[in-house]
Amino acid sequence: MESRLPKPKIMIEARSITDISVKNNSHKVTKSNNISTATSMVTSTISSTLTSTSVGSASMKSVTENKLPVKQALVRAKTLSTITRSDNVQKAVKRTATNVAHGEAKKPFVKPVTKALMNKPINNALMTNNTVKKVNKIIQNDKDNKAGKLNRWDMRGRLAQANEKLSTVQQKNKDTESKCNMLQELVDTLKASETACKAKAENFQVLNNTLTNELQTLTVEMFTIRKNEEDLIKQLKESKELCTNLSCTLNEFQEKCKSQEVLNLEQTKQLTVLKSDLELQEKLIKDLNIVKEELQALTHKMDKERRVLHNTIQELKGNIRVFCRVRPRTPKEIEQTKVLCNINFIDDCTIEVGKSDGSDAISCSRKLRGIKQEFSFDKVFTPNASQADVFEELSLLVQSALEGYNVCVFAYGQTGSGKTYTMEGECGLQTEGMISRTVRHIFKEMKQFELLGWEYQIEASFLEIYNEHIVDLLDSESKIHEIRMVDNKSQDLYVSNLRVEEIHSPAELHECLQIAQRNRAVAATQSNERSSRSHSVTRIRLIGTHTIKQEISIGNLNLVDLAGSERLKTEEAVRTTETKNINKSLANLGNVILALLKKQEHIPYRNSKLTHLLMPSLGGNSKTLMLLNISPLDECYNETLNSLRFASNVNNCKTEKVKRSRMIL
Ligand SMILES: Nc1ncnc2c1ncn2[C@@H]1O[C@H](COP(=O)(O)OP(=O)(O)OP(=O)(O)O)[C@@H](O)[C@H]1O
Repeated sequence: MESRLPKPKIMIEARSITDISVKNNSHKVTKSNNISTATSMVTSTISSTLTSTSVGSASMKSVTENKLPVKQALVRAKTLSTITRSDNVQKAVKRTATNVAHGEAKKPFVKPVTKALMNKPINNALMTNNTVKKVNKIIQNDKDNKAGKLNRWDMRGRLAQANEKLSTVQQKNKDTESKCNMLQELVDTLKASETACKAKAENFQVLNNTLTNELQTLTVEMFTIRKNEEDLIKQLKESKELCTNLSCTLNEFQEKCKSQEVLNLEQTKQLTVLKSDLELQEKLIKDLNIVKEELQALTHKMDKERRVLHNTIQELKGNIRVFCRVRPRTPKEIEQTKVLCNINFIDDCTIEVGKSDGSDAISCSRKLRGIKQEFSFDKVFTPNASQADVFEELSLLVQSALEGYNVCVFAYGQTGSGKTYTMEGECGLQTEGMISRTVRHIFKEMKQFELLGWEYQIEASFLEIYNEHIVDLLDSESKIHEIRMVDNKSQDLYVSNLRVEEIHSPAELHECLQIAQRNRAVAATQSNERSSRSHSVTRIRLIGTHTIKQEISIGNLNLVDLAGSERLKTEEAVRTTETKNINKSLANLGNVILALLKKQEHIPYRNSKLTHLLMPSLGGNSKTLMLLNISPLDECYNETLNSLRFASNVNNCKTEKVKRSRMIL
C-alpha cells in the first residue's frame, strides 16, 4: 500500500491508515480464535481504536480535505500506536478489575492518552504478539480475582456475571462492527481520495511538465531578452555617441545659422532694392512690349512692302531669267591640253564667243563675218565663279518660293558642260550644289519667317524623265506615274504614285538627294564619263501657315538638271532612241518658249513630259531661271553656240504678271 503512495505528504497520512488496518486485522484474528478470551483486549483495543479512530477519522478527513498539518497527523498516529502498548493494556485491565470490584464493571474503560505515552516509540510488529500474551494473562488474573470474590458454588452469580460480560462484549462487538463498517467506509473514502489525489498528482505532473516547458521557453526568452538588452545597451551607447556628434554638428549649424541670418538680413535688404528695381524693369518691359508690338506691326508692314519691292525687282528682271555659266577646264582636260575656244566676258551680262582659230568669223560663202558672236543674259558667270556666287543670285528666287511663288530653276547645256556640277555639286561646302544650298537657305529663311508668325512644312520628291517615262528616284519599285492637274481652278500639277518625303532638316534632304543620285540612270558618253541621259527634277513644296493672320502660302520649287542638249551624232547609234527623246523634249522646250514669245493661244506643253511637267513654271504663275552651262573647249564650240542661241531666245520670252499662290484660310 505504501508503494502506491506518490507523495511524501500523503505517505504521512497513510501511515495512520496503516496503523488502523493493523489494529483491525489483529482484532479480526482475535475474534476468530476466541471471542471471549479476547474480550478484554478487544475492549481496550477497540476503546483505544475508537479514540484513535476518532483521531484517525479526523486525520483522514483532514487528509481528504488536505487541511490537517503534517505535524499534528504524526502526533495522532503515534498516539494510536501507543495505546496498543502492553503496559498500558495491563494497567487498563487492572483498573477494569478494580472498577468491577467497586460495581463499575459494566462501563468500558478507556485509558486517556497521556503525553508520556505519546512520546514513547512505536513498534507495531511487536505490539500484536505481546498484546495477545498479556491480554491472556490479564484474563487469567481476572478470572482468578473474580474467582476469588465469587464463590465457586455461586454459579448463578458467576453466570449472571458471565452473561453480563457477554452482553457487554456483544454490545461492544456490535459497536465495533458498526465502527468497523464506518472505518471500512472511511477506508473506501480514503481510497477514493487517494485516487483523486493520484489524479491530482498526475495533473500536477502534467502541470509540472508544462511549467517545466514554460520555464525552458522563458529561459530561452530570458536569454533572448538579455541578448536584446545587451544589443540595446550597445545601441544606446552608439546613439549616445551619435547624439554627441549630432549635438556638435548642431552647434556648428547653429553658428552657421547665425552667420546665415546675418547674411539673410543683408540679402533681404538687397532683395528690397532689387524688388524696386524689378518693378522699374517690369514697367520698362511693359513699355518695351508696347514698342515691340508697334515695331512688329511696322516690320510686318515693311515686310509686305519688301515683298512687293522684291517682286517688282524680279518682274523688272524678267520672269524668265537666264544665267550663263562657263565652266573651267577639268584637270583631265588640262592634262590632255584641250584647246579652249575664244570666249570674251564683255561685262557681267554679256559674253562673246568664237572659235580659237577664228574660222567661225568666215561664213560658208567665205565672206568675213567680221565680229565674234555676242550674247546677253541676266548674268554671266566666268569659270572662276564659285557655287556661292551663283547661289547668291538664285537665293532671291528661293525667297520668292517661301513667299508663295512657283519657282523653276533648270540647268541647260550640252553633256559635260557642268549642269550636274551646278545643281548637285560635289562633296564639301565649297562645291555644294544649288539643291543643297537651296534647302539650307530655306531653313535659314524659315527662322526669319517664323519671327513674323509663319510656320512652314517642307515636302520633297525626286523624279527623272528618262525616255519619256517618269521614274520615282526615291522608290526603287517601278510604278506608272502620270502628270495630272491638282484641280480645274489652278494650273498646279502633280505626279501620281510619287513618293513625297516630309523634310525637317537639311540633313534629311541631303539623305534623300543621295538616294535619288544612286537611283538616277547614268550612262557613259563620249563627252563625259558620268553623263546623265535623263532629266532630273527635284521638287520642293513649301507650305507656310500664319495662324494669326489666318493665311496659308504654298510655293513650289522645281530644280531641274536637264539631259545633255547636244545634237544626235551617227556614232551614238546605241543611244539613238535615248538621244532622240532627249532632243525631242529639249526641242519642245524651245517650241514652248517660242510659242510663249509669240503669245500664241496654244502652247504645246503636252508634247513632251518635260514641258508638261514644267508648264506651271514656264508660262503660269511662276518665276523661271535657266542656268545655261557652257563648256570652254574649242571642240564643243558648235554645241556652245546652239545653247547660247536657245538660251537667248528663252531670255527674250515674256510672261504675264506673276501672282502669288496665297489664300485666306
Ligand atoms: N564650275 C565648275 N568648276 C569646276 N569643275 C566643273 C565645273 N562645272 C563642271 N565641272 C566639271 O566638269 C565635268 C562635267 O561636269 P558635269 O558632269 O556637271 O556635266 P553635265 O553637264 O552635268 O554632264 P551630263 O549632261 O552628262 O550630266 C565634271 O568633271 C565637273 O566636275
